[in-house]
Amino acid sequence: MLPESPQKNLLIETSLQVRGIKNPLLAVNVEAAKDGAETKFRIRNLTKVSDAGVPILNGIDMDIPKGIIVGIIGPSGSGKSTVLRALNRLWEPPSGTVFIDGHDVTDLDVLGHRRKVGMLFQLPALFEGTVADNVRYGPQLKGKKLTDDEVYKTLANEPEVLLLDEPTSALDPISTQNIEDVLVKLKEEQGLTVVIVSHSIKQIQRIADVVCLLVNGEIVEVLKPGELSEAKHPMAQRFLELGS
Ligand SMILES: Nc1ncnc2c1ncn2[C@@H]1O[C@H](COP(=O)(O)OP(=O)(O)OP(=O)(O)O)[C@@H](O)[C@H]1O
Repeated sequence: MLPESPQKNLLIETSLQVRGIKNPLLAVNVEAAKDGAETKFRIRNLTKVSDAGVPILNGIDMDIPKGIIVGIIGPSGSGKSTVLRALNRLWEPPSGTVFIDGHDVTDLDVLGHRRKVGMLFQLPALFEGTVADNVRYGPQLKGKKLTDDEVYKTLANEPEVLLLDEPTSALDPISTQNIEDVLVKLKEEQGLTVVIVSHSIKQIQRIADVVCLLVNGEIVEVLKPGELSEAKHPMAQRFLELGS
């Protein structure tokens, strides 16, 4: 953790929206991994309605600075995965809502974008062992043995952003710790930007620089991991009280 310093603070802004009432922007200072880090993702009024007309995302506004780990937590069905999927266009967001490095993601080549913004899902199919062991597993099935350098490159050099959807929920504590260590190291050494959805509040507290609480398709709180007990939204409070 870096010492408090105005130069190292970055502004994350999100709008609080309560049932159609747009509240003033909530500004949260985030200790960033680097001085002067730029915004990696800008999300503006990201909205999704299901085919049946049910609201899924209700106007998400968020700036994600480069080189930090953002944790997204919230109840089941609150829209966490949908936000992640919008970031690498597994769900195509409306144009003008998601920007990477200042570019509307929908204007970019989708495959190039996904190389830059990697997505890792829950890793239940993986086995105990190091992250490197797990990265080697897929290519090994196809008869390709990755060297240590190639493994590191796969993990460290290719994506600029890693999106993680419950990556460790089926893993033992040692594998979980390995993954958390790698994420923090990649952030610190490579400036990797990470957005992680997790049901484990403790995990988020261990690795995230900032935590977004999503309830009913709305970001209701943006807090530092050490300040989660200060959440004011009733559903967020309940979720945090009951969570582990
Ligand atoms: N393509 C779709 N069509 C209809 N409904 C959808 C679609 N995608 C997601 N939903 C619904 O949107 C809501 C949000 O889903 P999402 O998977 O993003 O939530 P989540 O917060 O990640 O949930 P969980 O913690 O259970 O994984 C859910 O009610 C889900 O059923």
